[in-house]
Amino acid sequence: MTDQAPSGLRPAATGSGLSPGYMSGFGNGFESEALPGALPVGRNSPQTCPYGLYAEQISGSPFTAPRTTNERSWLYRIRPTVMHWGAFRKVDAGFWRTAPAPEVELPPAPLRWDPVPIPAEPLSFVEGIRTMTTAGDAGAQAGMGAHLFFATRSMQDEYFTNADGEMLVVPQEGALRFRTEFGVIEVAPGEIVVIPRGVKVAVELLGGPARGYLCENYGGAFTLPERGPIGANCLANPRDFLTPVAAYEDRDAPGTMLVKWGGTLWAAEIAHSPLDVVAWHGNYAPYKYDLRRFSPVGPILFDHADPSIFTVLTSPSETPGTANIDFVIFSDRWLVAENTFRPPWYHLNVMSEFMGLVYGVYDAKTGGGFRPGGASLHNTLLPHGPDVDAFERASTSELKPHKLEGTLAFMFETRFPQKVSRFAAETPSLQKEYGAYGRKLAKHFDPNRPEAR
Ligand SMILES: O=C(O)Cc1cc(O)ccc1O
Ligand SMILES: [Fe+2]
Repeated sequence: MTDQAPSGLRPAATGSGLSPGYMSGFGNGFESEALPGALPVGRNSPQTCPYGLYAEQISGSPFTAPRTTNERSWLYRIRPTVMHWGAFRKVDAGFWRTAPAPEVELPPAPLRWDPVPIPAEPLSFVEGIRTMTTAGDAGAQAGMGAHLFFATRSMQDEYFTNADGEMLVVPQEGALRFRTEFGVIEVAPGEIVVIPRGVKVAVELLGGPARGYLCENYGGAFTLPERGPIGANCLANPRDFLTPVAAYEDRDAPGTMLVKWGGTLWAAEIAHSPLDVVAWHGNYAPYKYDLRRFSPVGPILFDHADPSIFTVLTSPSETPGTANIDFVIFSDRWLVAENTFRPPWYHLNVMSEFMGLVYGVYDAKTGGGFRPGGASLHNTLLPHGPDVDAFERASTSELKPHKLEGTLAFMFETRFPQKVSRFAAETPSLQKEYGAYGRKLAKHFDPNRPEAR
């Protein structure tokens, strides 16, 4: 095996903390080569490629998509993907479900789960997927799956690609290395990694077992939201997105190629690593992002703004302003609004909200039930808001500037109603009492006291 350290077109290390293994920017036309001269100059398809490589294009959008959404990359690889494509047999997808998957019917109540413990059994990243909800229809390229993942072993001579969706991975415990066709990405809790659909990966543990969340995006690729009047800066800044430099494996060894396609999982025996891309260029590539680089913008005088101000990435639908998915975070920030109920208001949302907590306390749920590694679902138009503890605190506390610190919650918000999986409905982690939290709120109304309480 001659695993090559990344070399070639390395960006200069800068004061931004950019590691030499990554290139900075969002949706750039990147180029990177792990051997000098491996990238053909000025053309994509020379008659023969340097070093005897094969040229291959991967298209993330129709060829004819407008420039702003056109995504493709050119890969110069030891073997084209057709050589890594064997005789596939269907394999058990475990607890991984794909929309449409109407497995159970539940009353229209909010749902919440304690953290599901990391299983003791050996589980690869693929084997350890536990679908919580599905929404839309993967075949129609609309909607999403919200999953938990557990990894207790590294993938060894096993490779995976997902044709059904782009994968946004939110680690909550344990660090992971994603060896991808485009290069190597390492992530730890507080960071995310996005793997475009059709990109091959092998996922390794970088220490102990790992747990986290996975948003499988069946629709339009995640992109940065418009900033509108916010202007050219803040929220997620493009320079903080990191795409790996080219790194290849020239490894002849028996292995397994796993493909998720059409909601089912397929395996083929192969004889070499498919992570054999020596050079590539294009704008369709995996990336990571440190969520602590997000610069939140919010109300600096009064009121609580809609959570869309905290959108890190959005998967657009064909309807303007109606996201297939918004990936929204609730991270460290100052609360300064005067005469304001500062936590989220009570609300009903036509978009459905799947939430998770990486660390800390979420300000709408201070009563203790929303724990790191746990999850909640506030489905289409289901009423929800602060628990009684959060309401009472926020209604009575002195409104000094207050910093929320050491906290990272997130939301996968989709225009589609979410169907709960059988796993999510039957796990002992489901909190049986959560549906009634609203009934613990007190009635404060007094027709004889017009002043605010
Ligand atoms: O329901 C939630 O906790 C998420 C959320 C947060 C917020 O600040 C405003 C609306 C909203 O849905
Ligand atoms: Fe909400």
